[in-house]
Amino acid sequence: MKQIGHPVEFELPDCFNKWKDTPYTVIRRSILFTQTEKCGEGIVADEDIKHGEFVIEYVGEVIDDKTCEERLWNMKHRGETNFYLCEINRDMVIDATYKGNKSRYINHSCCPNTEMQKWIIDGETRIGIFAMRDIKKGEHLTYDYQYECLPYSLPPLVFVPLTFVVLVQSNKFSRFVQFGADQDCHCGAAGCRQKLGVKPSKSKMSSDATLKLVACQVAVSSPTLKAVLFGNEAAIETWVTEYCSFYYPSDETVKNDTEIQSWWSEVKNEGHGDLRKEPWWPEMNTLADLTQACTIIIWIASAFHAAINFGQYLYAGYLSNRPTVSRRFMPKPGTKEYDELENNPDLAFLKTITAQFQALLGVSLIKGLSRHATNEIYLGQRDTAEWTTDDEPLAAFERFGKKLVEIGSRITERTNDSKLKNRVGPVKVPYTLLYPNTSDYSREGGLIGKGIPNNVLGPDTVYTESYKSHSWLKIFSYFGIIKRFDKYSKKHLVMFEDGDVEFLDLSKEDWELITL
Ligand SMILES: C[S@@+](CC[C@H](N)C(=O)[O-])C[C@H]1O[C@@H](n2cnc3c(N)ncnc32)[C@H](O)[C@@H]1O
Ligand SMILES: [Fe+2]
Repeated sequence: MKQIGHPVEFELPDCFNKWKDTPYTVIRRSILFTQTEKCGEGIVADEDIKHGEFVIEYVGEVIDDKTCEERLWNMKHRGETNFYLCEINRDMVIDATYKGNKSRYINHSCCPNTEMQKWIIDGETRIGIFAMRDIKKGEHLTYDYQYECLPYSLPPLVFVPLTFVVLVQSNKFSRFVQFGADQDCHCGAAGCRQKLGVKPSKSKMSSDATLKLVACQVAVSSPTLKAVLFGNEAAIETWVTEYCSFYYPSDETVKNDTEIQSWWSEVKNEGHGDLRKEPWWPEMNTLADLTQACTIIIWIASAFHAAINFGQYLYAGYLSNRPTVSRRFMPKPGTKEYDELENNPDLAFLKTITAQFQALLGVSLIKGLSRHATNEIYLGQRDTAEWTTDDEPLAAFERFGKKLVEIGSRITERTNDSKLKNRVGPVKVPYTLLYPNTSDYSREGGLIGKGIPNNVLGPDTVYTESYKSHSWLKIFSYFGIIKRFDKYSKKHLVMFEDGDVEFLDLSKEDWELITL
């Protein structure tokens, strides 16, 4: 008879029964049990596994939160120290204590070589374990028990044995639960967080993995975005590639460019100092590295920002549609809130309505954030015609502008297409957020709800009263450089020679502009 803690392999919970004979058991990688020094039993790879490959599915009984809590208490009373419960969303836990497969023996590491990915397959949530890097035969397999994984929207090849319908799910988490977050971690990784229950401080996804994920998710629902990002119409990527290859004709020129190298080192070591030792950082050794990094940065600072920022007021500015304090749970019997609901339901209801001041604050904030600057420079535009005199980049930039105008026309066409019911149906919400607005030089600004500005800050914050950022100033007897202008406080951020940084109201200071 099997003992508790040594479940029957491949005994699948009911919801997975129909997958029992599917090829996923065949395609999974070969893995073996092993005894570890400090973490009990563990799993090692029995063959080389490539980055991104599916290793095994995390299976077990699917139980709800209440059962999970009861089981945890029982295990605590029995003095168990090994826990096998993976919470996949608010009321769904996969418990591999009594039924499961080898995946239950995979230990935690703060610097893991596999990760859990959440998939919605034919309406069922399932957890796959995938290699995060190349793994050699004999290596211990580990994943981060506290990793909050984003659900995946597009299937990686190895995990698509059947006609899967994969849906995008909201940003829910999945993580390991166990009793006492203070169990010591013996993973031995350089950046070990010391306790099994401690969450990583930041998302562990690289910016390019995040980008791809977000891009894939949005592209599924937005053919327009797909047009901007992928295929021969990857406008930003094409422009960046043409521009960079003019100034950096070979990989060597990128590798030997001290400015690029020190910029990349700053991005990695200072900008993301906490993640600088992560294995996924791209090197900056080739032209392809450079164009990839620049494409991602430009995409995030321009189109991605536009798509999520400028529609906030239009979509969420009317607080009755998005009341800020209404998100309260139904009170549980026996609580003060429940008594109130029973005795004075009107008052309980009124308490969910956003107060005047809070509503005003919310609307003002959203309105401020959603405004386009009056001197906004859109993607594909330049503030001055003299930005370069080099013919090839000028021609490439023109092609980029034309492509953006074409994309704009397609967005308008789709908005007017009566066959597309979400655009012209009863609600009539034309999609304009990714309309690049490249041909618009009216400098209209305000809550126009369309247009992809060149950068996140906008020219209002970068320039002021013709003093460009990076102008040198002499303030009293100190020298400083303008870093930027904050349009709300009307103050300039000035960095002094000794590295001190201060927001100053220049109308109140004694200063002179230094021309270099
Ligand atoms: C899913 S099980 C992993 C298999 C387990 N080692 C076994 O022998 O059954 C999770 C349990 O393994 C132990 N464990 C896993 N990773 C560990 C780590 N990095 N440090 C200490 N204990 C760990 C903890 O007791 C945890 O509750
Ligand atoms: Fe650790």
